[in-house]
Amino acid sequence: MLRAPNESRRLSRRLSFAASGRELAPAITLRRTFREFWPDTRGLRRLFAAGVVFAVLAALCEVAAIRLFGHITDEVLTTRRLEAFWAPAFSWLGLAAVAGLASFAGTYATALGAERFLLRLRDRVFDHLQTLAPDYAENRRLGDLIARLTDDVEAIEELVGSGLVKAITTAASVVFFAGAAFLVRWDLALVTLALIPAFLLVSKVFAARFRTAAARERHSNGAMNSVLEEGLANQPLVQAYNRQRDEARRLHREGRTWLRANLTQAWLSGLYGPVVQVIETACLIVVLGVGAWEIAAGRLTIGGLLAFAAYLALLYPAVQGLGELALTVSEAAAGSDRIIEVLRARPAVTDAPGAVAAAPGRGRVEFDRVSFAYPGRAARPALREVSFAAEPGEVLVITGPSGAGKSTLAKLLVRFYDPDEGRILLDGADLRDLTRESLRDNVTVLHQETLLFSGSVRDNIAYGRPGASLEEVIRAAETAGVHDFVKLLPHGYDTPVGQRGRLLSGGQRQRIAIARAVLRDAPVLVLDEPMTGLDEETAAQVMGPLGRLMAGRTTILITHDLRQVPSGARVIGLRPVPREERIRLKRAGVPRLARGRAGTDAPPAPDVRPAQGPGPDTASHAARPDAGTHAVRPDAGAHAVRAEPASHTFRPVPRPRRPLEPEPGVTDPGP
Ligand SMILES: Nc1ncnc2c1ncn2[C@@H]1O[C@H](COP(=O)(O)OP(=O)(O)OP(=O)(O)O)[C@@H](O)[C@H]1O
Repeated sequence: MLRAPNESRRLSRRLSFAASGRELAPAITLRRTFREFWPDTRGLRRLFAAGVVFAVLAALCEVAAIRLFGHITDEVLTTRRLEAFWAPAFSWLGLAAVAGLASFAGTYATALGAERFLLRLRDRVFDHLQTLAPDYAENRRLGDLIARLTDDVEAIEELVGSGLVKAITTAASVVFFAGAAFLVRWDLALVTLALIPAFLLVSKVFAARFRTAAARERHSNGAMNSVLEEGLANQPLVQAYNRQRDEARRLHREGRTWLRANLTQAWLSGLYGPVVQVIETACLIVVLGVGAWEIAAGRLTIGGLLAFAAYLALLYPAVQGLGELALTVSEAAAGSDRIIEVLRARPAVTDAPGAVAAAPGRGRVEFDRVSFAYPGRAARPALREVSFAAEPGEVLVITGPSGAGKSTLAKLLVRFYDPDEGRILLDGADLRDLTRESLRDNVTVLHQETLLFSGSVRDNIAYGRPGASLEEVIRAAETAGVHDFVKLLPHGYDTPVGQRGRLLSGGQRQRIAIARAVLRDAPVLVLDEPMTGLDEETAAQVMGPLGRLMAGRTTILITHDLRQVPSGARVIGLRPVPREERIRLKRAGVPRLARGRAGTDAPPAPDVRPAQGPGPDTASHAARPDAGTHAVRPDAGAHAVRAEPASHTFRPVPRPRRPLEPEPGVTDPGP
């Protein structure tokens, strides 16, 4: 309870701020919450029903036990007839045993349903998140997303699952205890029940505030988790830059916001209890006063009065429980708001109704006048009329300045997004006509940042092909030049790689990723800046394995470092559209791309030009003279990228036949 007036004023200010609902998501109705999440209880409803039945049975046993207590008071205690004691006493004991068993069974059945519901809902939200482009999670704070998948999911369960059981059993208890009280003395019961609306009014007043406070608590809990997650994940940066105190302050700041939100909740629930208790005490005093009067007049026995008081003692907490349900509803509404927001996010790309699996092919890739703008960045397209083709077995290098759209090409090729205009073809089939799963089976992307899970070396390599045997993992590791260093690790292939592979060096991580790609054995390979973060020497070590990985596949190598261009590769350059051309574009209007909110920080759209590189002439497919007025040009203009002589050269070798075999004759070409 709060006693200091200053503190009390501060808290009520916070409360009124919270109640104003600023910064908070719009409220969601109870009906909408049930409509969204009730289907998730399918198959569990019997458990919840069992929970209700057993809880009701326990309540009935309590009603009967109180009746026996009244009987013992009137027939044994008042009359002092001991022989009348045993029969009701044993019945009471029997009822207590049945009530105990029923209570246990009800609690267990409800918990079973609740846990399964949680599992199901969390899986559902996570599955949905997996259908969204990776950018969805990357553009949000990870800690907040995790809070949604944990705390918010639990809050929903407390309403739709166990909360519903509690509501029904509490309502049933109210009916039983009130009914029993009526049977004892209906007129006295009427007087006391008249005070029940006071309970409900208090609950209503509190629930509205509690709901806003709960939404604030959810919000700040997510923010605090984010700071924790970021601080721990970036510890090397934090410590190397001596920013520990800043991170601690950041956490403290978020922690204080969370504390305030929690205090508001504590203040509300702390105040709610005493207010209800005062009403309850008033009722009991009325009952005792009227009861004493009635006993004196001979219209009520002592046993009757005690039983009546006992029913009231059980009835009021049940009514209070009903009121508290309103608080549970408030909390769940705040959580379901945030979960529904995730579930309403639509994937940028879905399988077309008639989509077919990609036929096994050689992996020819063609971009045909592809234009694309990220959602909400229509005014600053990332790609404009990009055309090129990568033939099976060839290495096509795509180069260009930072922000030119190189990585975007990779995202389009695995259909994280679809082009706004133009099409992308795999072995002649438009990607939009293929199922995403089969498409992605045909394309392996090696990302700029090596992505590893915290399992063992073996787990990380086998991720490329689930169910791969140890022999297959080792063969892939040998091809990728991983085997030699893995042999020296304390537990060989079972050695944990640490969080995101941090127990390994950058080069080792990259080679494990290469082994994973080797095992996957897809005909199309996209390497997005594969040497990022590696020094010259390590890059040289990775080149041999990369060369073996590229062998016999359609390889699209994205790099801005032309020293990494393999010998015999064809090079095309992406470059931003020159300023005067952009102005002309703007004047001409951008019909299909010009939708959505304008972005402000995206660089101008690039176009594609063939660059003079070590490979064959690219003009015939990489650049099309007829591709419109602005984007694609056959001539290498002032901004065209030229391929510099490679300092490290890849030597693509023939593609290994399945099952994967190490190639004894292949050695790292070195720098
Ligand atoms: N998820 C996204 N949402 C909005 N805009 C994005 C997103 N990802 C990239 N962009 C923008 O699209 C443009 C092209 O980005 P992209 O990552 O393809 O460039 P890049 O050529 O690969 O650059 P770098 O060489 O630096 O990796 C950039 O202006 C970038 O800001």
